[in-house]
Amino acid sequence: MRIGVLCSGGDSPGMNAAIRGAVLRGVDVHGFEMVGFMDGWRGFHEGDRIPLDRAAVRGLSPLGGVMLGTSRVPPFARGSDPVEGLRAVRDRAAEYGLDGLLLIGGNGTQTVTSLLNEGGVPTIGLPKTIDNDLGGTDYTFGFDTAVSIASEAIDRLRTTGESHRRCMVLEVMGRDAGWIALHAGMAAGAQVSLIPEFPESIEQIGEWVLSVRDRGRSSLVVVAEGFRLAGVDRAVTREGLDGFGRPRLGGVAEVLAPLIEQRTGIETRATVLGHVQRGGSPTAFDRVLATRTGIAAADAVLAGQWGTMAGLRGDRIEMVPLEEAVGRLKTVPPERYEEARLNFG
Ligand SMILES: Nc1ncnc2c1ncn2[C@@H]1O[C@H](COP(=O)(O)OP(=O)(O)OP(=O)(O)O)[C@@H](O)[C@H]1O
Ligand SMILES: O=P(O)(O)OC[C@H]1O[C@](O)(CO)[C@@H](O)[C@@H]1O
Ligand SMILES: [Mg+2]
Repeated sequence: MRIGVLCSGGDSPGMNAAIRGAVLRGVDVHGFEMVGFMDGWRGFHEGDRIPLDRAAVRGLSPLGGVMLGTSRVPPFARGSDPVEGLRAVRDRAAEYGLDGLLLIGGNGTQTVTSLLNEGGVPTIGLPKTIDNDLGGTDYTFGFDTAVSIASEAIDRLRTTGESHRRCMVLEVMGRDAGWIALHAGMAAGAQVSLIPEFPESIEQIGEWVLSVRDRGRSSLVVVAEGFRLAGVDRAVTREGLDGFGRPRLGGVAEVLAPLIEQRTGIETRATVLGHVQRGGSPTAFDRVLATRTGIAAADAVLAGQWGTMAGLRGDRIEMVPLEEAVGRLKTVPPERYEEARLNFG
């Protein structure tokens, strides 16, 4: 069997380990021939590909980033008729002699995985995203690493904040789902964690910050980039669009900091963590999850379980139908926010 591998969306620590897991199982155990496409759909469209064998994946597990590269280049030409777009991918896959494709990506990518499978290109999904917003899996690899980096950033901001009696605001990623802010905030004891799912008013945020000051402490506010103040209908954006044509988020911490300062009279500083939380070596948890995901995907190819995604369910990797994974964004449920909110202020 000849299997293609392609990454799409933002990179996520653990992608290399996933490729290694799939190749070690797929090539060495099941006897597949595997080929990797460079920079996501760009490599597929342009025929830029490399053989994936044991030598190609040597030593990959601890490495951040992804050796194949990733991008938000679309699978179908922009504005193309969907049926035409699908046919073009099917024809290309046949030209490359592929029996199937492994697609490593988040919710956007897995939507494509599902569209392709329904359109006659056999596919299997490997879920990755630091955002952890994909259904059909308990956690996506990359999330644990991002949370660890964000928690460390909170710990560091706390010491300088306490020294100057300042309120520190840390902005983390999370476009539609606040998982990183929620987990990092809980891990590092932030006094306020603001997430896209649950808008809060500036009056309420000010009250929390003042009550922390009244206890003789300095506040650490963690905010997800997609958070909106109550009554505001759009997230704060930067100039320009991402590769998928969506507004680039970012800057909410810089908007909040002067508002908090004005409201409380407490000197406030903003920090935007940005792509630091996607870079560098994956945590041991992410390496293990990613490796097991890759192994499960290779086994699923052998078993002909096309149209599925290798999801984590408890401590098992199970092949879940793609529709289950992409039907709905996995956002923070009210009970998880309530749990965190108990500690605010
Ligand atoms: N409904 C869709 N139809 C066609 N192409 C899509 C669709 N959704 C996503 N894509 C393509 O898949 C790419 C990856 O999706 P997206 O940018 O949302 O990242 P992702 O896979 O969700 O990963 P992450 O959120 O971690 O960056 C997009 O840039 C786009 O080219
Ligand atoms: O790499 P880019 O295009 O700046 O993307 C940033 C986005 O990617 C993610 O890291 C993953 O989807 C989001 O949290 C963030 O909004
Ligand atoms: Mg996504």
